[in-house]
Amino acid sequence: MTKLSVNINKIATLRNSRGGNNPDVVKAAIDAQEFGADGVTVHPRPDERHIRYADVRAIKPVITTEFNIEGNPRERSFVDLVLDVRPHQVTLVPDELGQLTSDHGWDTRRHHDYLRDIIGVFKKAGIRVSIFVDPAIDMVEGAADTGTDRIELYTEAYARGYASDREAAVAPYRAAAKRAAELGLGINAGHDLDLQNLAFLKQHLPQLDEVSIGHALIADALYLGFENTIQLYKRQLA
Ligand SMILES: CC(=O)[C@@H](O)[C@H](O)COP(=O)(O)O
Ligand SMILES: NCC(=O)COP(=O)(O)O
Repeated sequence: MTKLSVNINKIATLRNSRGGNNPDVVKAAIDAQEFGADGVTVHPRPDERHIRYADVRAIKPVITTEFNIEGNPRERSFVDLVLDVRPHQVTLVPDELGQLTSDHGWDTRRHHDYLRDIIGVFKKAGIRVSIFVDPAIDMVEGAADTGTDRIELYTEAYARGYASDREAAVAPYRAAAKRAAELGLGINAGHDLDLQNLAFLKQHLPQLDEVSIGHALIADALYLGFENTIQLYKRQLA
């Protein structure tokens, strides 16, 4: 079964746009789980453009499924937050300050020693580690050498190519997932997944443990309702 972790970054974006606490991200986390999400994902960035560090601490006590915190461990404050909150999973993403959004995976060869060491810190704390990688065999093999529990395949290229040639778009992901499974890595996927492209990815990646979806899901929920939308996304994974 492939789990759906709902990323609620963009609910925090709406809240922050006016100040105050509407919409309430803690309520959103509670409701997402009640509506069928298998997990909640947040990505607290150093500029706190959406999810704030305080939100992460407030959400942890209401988690009844799985909590996944994404971020760049080069930020010491991020490492301290994760070790203090102790989510089920931390997903390490190599985002630089000022990026509009996540747009690349780790170079697992070039940063092998750094990743191996920081992954060891989180694993020693009993936190499952996933690292964000592009669908490249060499990067997947490099990830296995770091001791990570899982990889998260960065699916923006798949989403971009899906409409014009979905077979070509999914091919690198199918190969990367096959190699990851051979190496004993868990397989997550995320970024720009939506109601149009999710089922085809799942069909071609039978090993997929979890998808984390935020932007498109929250946008869909504006028209279709939060509960209905979560159910629609879950149906794509059945
Ligand atoms: C790592 C990834 O691809 C996304 O989870 C990321 O969290 C999106 O960040 P924004 O919501 O800030 O675009
Ligand atoms: N790791 C991907 C994620 O959490 C959400 O990405 P997106 O659906 O907002 O593009």
